[in-house]
Amino acid sequence: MTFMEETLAQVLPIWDRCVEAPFVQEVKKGTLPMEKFKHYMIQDSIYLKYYARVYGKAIYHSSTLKDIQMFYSALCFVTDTESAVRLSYLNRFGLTDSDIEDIEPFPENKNYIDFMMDIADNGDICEMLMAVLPCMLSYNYIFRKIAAEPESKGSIYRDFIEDYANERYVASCRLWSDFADEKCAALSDDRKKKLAAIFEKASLLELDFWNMSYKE
Ligand SMILES: Cc1ncc(CN)c(N)n1
Repeated sequence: MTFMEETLAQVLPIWDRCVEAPFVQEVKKGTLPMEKFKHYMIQDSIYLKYYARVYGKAIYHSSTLKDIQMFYSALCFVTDTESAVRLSYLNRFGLTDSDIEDIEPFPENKNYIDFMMDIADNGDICEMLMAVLPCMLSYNYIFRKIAAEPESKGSIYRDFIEDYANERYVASCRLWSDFADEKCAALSDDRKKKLAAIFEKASLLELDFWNMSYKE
């Protein structure tokens, strides 16, 4: 098994809990009240700004052009591709990214942001990778499962589901897992253990984010 295969196997039970989270289940059925989705989108917009900053830090600390290009491509994805559906929802709610600037993150969101920023400040490239990858890969895992269920076909949130379930996103996730394997393959077992723990912690923070979004 590769490092990423082992690490993914360790977090799948957490990601399955994300699939079962009431917020995700109601998105699937299209029964989630739009007001809850609005709060999620606002909190997610705050989160994604910090998420993008971690990539900025990773670019700064990259020593090869290939690494810079990889992190840059992910940064573009977050700020352009992923932003398209998010911005269309914000627009429907009468909001723009500028309106988000003055809104405070909820505590669970702040925890996740603090965790990422701490690793961006003090960690190396591999640690940064482990902190950001569950965000990308867990959404793919969750929404591939959701998109495959017949109940999701008529969901009013179908565009959102598709954004994370489409083949292009699947291909990017595969590329990113391979990249992480490349970067981490030669590390000692102790280092790998520490990296897997960061990946697991980020996955738990993802679960908290889903539960927060339902609660608020
Ligand atoms: C909190 C969170 N996690 C993951 C994703 C998917 N990139 C997201 N938009 N927001």
